[in-house]
Amino acid sequence: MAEPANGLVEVTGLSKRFGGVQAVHELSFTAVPGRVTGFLGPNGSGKTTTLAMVLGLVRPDAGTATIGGTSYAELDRPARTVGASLSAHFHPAHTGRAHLDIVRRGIGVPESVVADTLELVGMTDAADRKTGGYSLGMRQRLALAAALLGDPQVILLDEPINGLDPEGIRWIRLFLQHLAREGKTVLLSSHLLSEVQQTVDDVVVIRRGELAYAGTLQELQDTSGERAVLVSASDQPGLARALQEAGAEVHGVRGQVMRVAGLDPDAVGRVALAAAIPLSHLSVEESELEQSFLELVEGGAA
Ligand SMILES: Nc1ncnc2c1ncn2[C@@H]1O[C@H](COP(=O)(O)OP(=O)(O)OP(=O)(O)O)[C@@H](O)[C@H]1O
Repeated sequence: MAEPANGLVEVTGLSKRFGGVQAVHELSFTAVPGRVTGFLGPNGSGKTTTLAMVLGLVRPDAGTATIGGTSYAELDRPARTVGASLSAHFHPAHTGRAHLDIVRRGIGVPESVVADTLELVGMTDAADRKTGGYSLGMRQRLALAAALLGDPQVILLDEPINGLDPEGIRWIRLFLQHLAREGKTVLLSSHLLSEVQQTVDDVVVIRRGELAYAGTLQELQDTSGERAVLVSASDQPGLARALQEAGAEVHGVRGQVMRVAGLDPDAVGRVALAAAIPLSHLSVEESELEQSFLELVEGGAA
């Protein structure tokens, strides 16, 4: 038994076959402390199987998965080191509080931690209702609470954002980023890059159980080509002229939103300010990044 040296999650050459299905094949990647890592791939690409191997729930055919250099099975106090949620399903007749109480007994943390953790995930008011009546967002929060009970250094979450409403997505994004800023390792899976794009620092993409990409989100964005700026203004023709004079290519002047290529969002804002034209919308087009993600998972270049 060992204490992990740190919260580094390291997957090396991991493979798993179920009958005729090669679920994971020679997969290697890391998730580092202090960052949120998105583990991305389409349905059936091997994400859950990989997380289950990191947690010692599925035995790999080959390769290793370690936390701070130690395999899960050899961790001294596993639930204090790694908190995980592989599904947001609970006994429907148990209340949220009862569910957390069972988990906390299993991992040996004091009773008071349950109320604190319910508060942390915003579930105090719903804690004494049966989980069978919970919305998906409430179930996701309860699953997160269960993962956090042991105050672990590493948090592994399978599809924690799936099905959340915009408010829930914003909440979990800020929450997970806060955990990372505290120095924790956060690894979350998703089948949609767009779903986690604003949450993650690093990205690991798998395709049919194999690594398709590992790097920072920024690097993936940089290789995805230039992203156009989308902008609306009270005087679109006037703004379009000013942007063109600043060297930009402008499309859709008569539409609701103009698409501006060749300038970054800061520069577009400065041009509008200099031209004294108020903006009603300014955003960065995201389709290029989603497109390169789709190419990665559909078999494009790694
Ligand atoms: N216990 C099992 N027995 C047989 N096949 C399995 C088992 N677990 C997973 N598989 C298969 O392995 C492949 C990878 O599944 P896995 O659940 O790991 O993918 P995933 O990326 O998590 O997908 P999803 O997002 O749909 O959950 C799939 O083809 C799946 O059917």
